[in-house]
Amino acid sequence: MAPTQGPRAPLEFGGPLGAAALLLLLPATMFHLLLAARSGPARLLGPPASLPGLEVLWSPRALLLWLAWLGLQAALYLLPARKVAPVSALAPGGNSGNPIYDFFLGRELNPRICFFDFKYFCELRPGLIGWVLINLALLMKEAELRGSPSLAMWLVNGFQLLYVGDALWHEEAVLTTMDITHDGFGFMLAFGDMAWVPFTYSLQAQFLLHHPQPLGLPMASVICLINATGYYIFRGANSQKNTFRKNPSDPRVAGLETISTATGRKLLVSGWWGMVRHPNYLGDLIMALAWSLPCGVSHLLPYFYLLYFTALLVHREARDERQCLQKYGLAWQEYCRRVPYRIMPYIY
Ligand SMILES: NC(=O)C1=CN([C@@H]2O[C@H](COP(=O)(O)OP(=O)(O)OC[C@H]3O[C@@H](n4cnc5c(N)ncnc54)[C@H](OP(=O)(O)O)[C@@H]3O)[C@@H](O)[C@H]2O)C=CC1
Ligand SMILES: CC(C)=CCC[C@@H](C)[C@H]1CC=C2C3=C(CC[C@@]21C)[C@@]1(C)CC[C@H](O)C(C)(C)[C@@H]1CC3
Repeated sequence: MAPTQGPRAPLEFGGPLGAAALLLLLPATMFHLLLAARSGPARLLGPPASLPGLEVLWSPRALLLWLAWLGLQAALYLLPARKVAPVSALAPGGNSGNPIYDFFLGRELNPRICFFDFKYFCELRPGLIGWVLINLALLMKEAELRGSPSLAMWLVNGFQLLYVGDALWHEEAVLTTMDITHDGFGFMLAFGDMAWVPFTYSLQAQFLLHHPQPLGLPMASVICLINATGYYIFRGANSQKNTFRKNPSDPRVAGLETISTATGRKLLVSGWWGMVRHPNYLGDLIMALAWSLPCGVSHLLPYFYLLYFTALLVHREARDERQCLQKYGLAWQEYCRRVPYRIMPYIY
C-alpha cells in the first residue's frame, strides 16, 4: 500500500538521532527505576545500588507467565465485545525512509492479522491491566510482610484501579487518540504499552513495598480530594469532547459555544475546552500528583511519574497543536486567540 504521506512528513522526537537515543534511554530508565525502587536510598538521580547478574534477569518462568498473560488477553480480545479501529494504512510520520526513526515511530498505522488489531489490543489490555495486577501483587506482598497493606498502598492501588477501569469502560474513546489515528505501531508504542506502562507506572506501589510511609487519615482525605478533582476534570473534559464529536446536537453539549472550521467540523470554545486548550491533560496531571503524594516527600523517586508525565504531555500538546493548525488553519488560530492557555490557566 502506498504511504499516506511522502518522506517529507515533518520529523518528530528529535529525528533519527532523538529516536536512536530514546531506543536506548527508555529501557535503561525503566531498569534504573525498578532497581532504585528496591534499593535502600531509592535515589532517582543516582546509580542503582547494585546491578543484578544475568541469571536474575533471565527467568523462563517469568517469560512463560508473560506469554500466558498475553495469550489470555488475546483470547479475551477476540470475544465479540469491542469496538473496531480505523482501516489499515501507513503511519503519516513513520515513513521517513530512515530505518531507525521509522522503527521507533512505526511504519504501519494499524498492523493487523484478519481482525486482530495489534496496536488497539496493546494500547489498552495486556499492559494497562498488567499494571493493575502488578499493583495488586505488591499490595498482597505488603500484607504478607507487614500483616496488612498500608493506607498509602491502598490509596495508590485504588486511584490507579479507577484510572485503568475508566480507560476500559470508555474503551472506544481511545480510537480517537493520537496514538491510534496518527502514530504507527513501532518501538515507542509497543515498548510503551507492554513494558513502560506496567513496570514504571507501578513505581509508587513498588516504592511503598520497600519504603513504607506513614499516612494519617486527614492527609489521606486531602489526597483523595486531589485525586477526585483531577478525575472530575479529566473525565468531564474527555466526555464533553467525545459527546460533541459523536453528536453535536446532544443536549449535554448543544448549548456550548463553537467555532466553525473549513473542514465542516467545529471546535468547542466554552465549557471545559474554553478554559484551556487541553483540560483533559490538566486533570490527568492533578491525578498524577495524587498518586505520588501517598509516598511522602522524603524521596524524589515516586514523583518520577509526575515529572515524566509533565514532559510527555507538554511534548504531546505541542504535537497535537501542530496537527490541529495543519487541519483547521485560521479557525485553530482563532481558537488559540480565544483560549490562550494550553494546559494550566494563567500559567501555561
Ligand atoms: N496516562 C498516560 O500515560 C497518558 C494519558 N493520556 C491521556 O489520553 C487522553 C487523550 O489524549 P490525546 O489523544 O493526546 O488528545 P485529546 O483527547 O486531547 O485530543 C486532541 C484532539 O481533540 C480535538 N480537539 C482539540 N481541541 C478541541 C476543541 N476545542 N473542540 C473539539 N475538539 C477539539 C482535536 O481533534 P479532532 O478535531 O480531529 O477531533 C485534537 O487533535 C487525555 O486525557 C490524556 O490526558 C495521553 C497520553 C499518555
Ligand atoms: C516515552 C514513551 C515511553 C512513550 C510511550 C508513551 C505511551 C506509554 C503512552 C502514549 C499514550 C498513552 C495512552 C495511555 C497509556 C500510555 C500511552 C500508551 C492510556 C491508554 C492510559 C489510560 C487513559 O485513560 C487513556 C485511554 C486516555 C490513555 C490513552 C493514551
